[in-house]
Amino acid sequence: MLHPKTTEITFKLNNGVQIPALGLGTASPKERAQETKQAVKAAIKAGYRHIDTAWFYRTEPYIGEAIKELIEDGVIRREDIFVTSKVWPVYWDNVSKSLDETLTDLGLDYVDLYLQHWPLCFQKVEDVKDGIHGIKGLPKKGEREALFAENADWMETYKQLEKIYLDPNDKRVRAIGVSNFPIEYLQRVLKECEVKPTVNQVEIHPHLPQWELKEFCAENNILLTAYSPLGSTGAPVIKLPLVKELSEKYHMTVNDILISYHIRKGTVVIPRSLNPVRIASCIEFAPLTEEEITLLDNIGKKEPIRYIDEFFASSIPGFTGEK
Ligand SMILES: NC(=O)C1=CN([C@@H]2O[C@H](COP(=O)(O)OP(=O)(O)OC[C@H]3O[C@@H](n4cnc5c(N)ncnc54)[C@H](OP(=O)(O)O)[C@@H]3O)[C@@H](O)[C@H]2O)C=CC1
Ligand SMILES: O=C1O[C@H](CO)[C@@H](O)[C@@H]1O
Repeated sequence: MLHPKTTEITFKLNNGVQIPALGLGTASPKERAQETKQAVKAAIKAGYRHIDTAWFYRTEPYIGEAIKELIEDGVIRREDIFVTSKVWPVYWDNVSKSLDETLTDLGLDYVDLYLQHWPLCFQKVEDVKDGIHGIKGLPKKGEREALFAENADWMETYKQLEKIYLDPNDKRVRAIGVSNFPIEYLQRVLKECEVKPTVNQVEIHPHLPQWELKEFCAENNILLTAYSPLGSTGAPVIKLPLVKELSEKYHMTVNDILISYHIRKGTVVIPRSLNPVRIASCIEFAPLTEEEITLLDNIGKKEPIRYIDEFFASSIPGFTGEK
């Protein structure tokens, strides 16, 4: 049986907008940020139609250059691609400004999906030397203590996203959502807000299957996006013996197996790579069986591993802040 490439599969958000199931992650290491341009060009030429970025990654200007050249060269039109970006907790109370900075860097009039990056509020600390747009991305006291804004509520950020989305004269976002939200926080959003998030972007892979969150989101028509699907830098998840076994069975790369694992479950997935050969060689869809998916899920049900467990996130249920 013939299967589409993973780059060709789309899902529908709860507001009707279509989202490509496979996106390219762009949280490139700071010293390699400029290489993101060639990665985006390679991805789009290989058929990817979704790019995941964020104000915090410092990659938006390079993504913008890539998109501009691809449009100029007639490879794509703006409306052919789906761009996701995120507002970082330093802009918890000024989402509009953050969005404008993102759009300027990307050279775009709108993003397709705009997410609240974390349910946290950081202080704004000026930094002319190393800051993003003159602000420290991670304001800290010492090495591992984040500077949180006083008397601040992360809900304010979502309310501002909602206001932008609902304003009929504001065309800067086609859909809004959240990231790193546990069930308790989603319940609060559903209770206090008018617009349901379309997406919750969280870490998911066989070491961290997040099945309770998946169930809750499915019940509430919120799509999950799997970040760090390979376990982030070093790609530790590809080393699982079962993933290797499945790649041999299906004659596909280990990356294809891990990407297909999410898409089979109805989850968007956004692996990162700066390697153009790898980007182009990981777009096959493996029709994993229910049993194979359960076996992969069971790995993390027994022994969960969270690879992105930021020190600043310890107040969020499910995070320890130990990494
Ligand atoms: N909302 C949030 O809070 C977060 C969102 N994200 C998003 O998710 C994206 C993906 O997650 P991320 O943490 O970046 O990492 P991934 O889990 O996608 O892993 C990326 C790393 O794996 C390497 N890699 C890929 N395939 C192989 C292979 N076959 N062998 C060896 N190494 C391999 C890549 O190297 P190479 O470049 O050489 O291919 C890269 O260093 C991010 O880029 C970002 O867009 C990520 C974290 C948090
Ligand atoms: O998106 C993100 O990327 C970094 C880690 O790679 C994380 O802090 C943030 O949520």
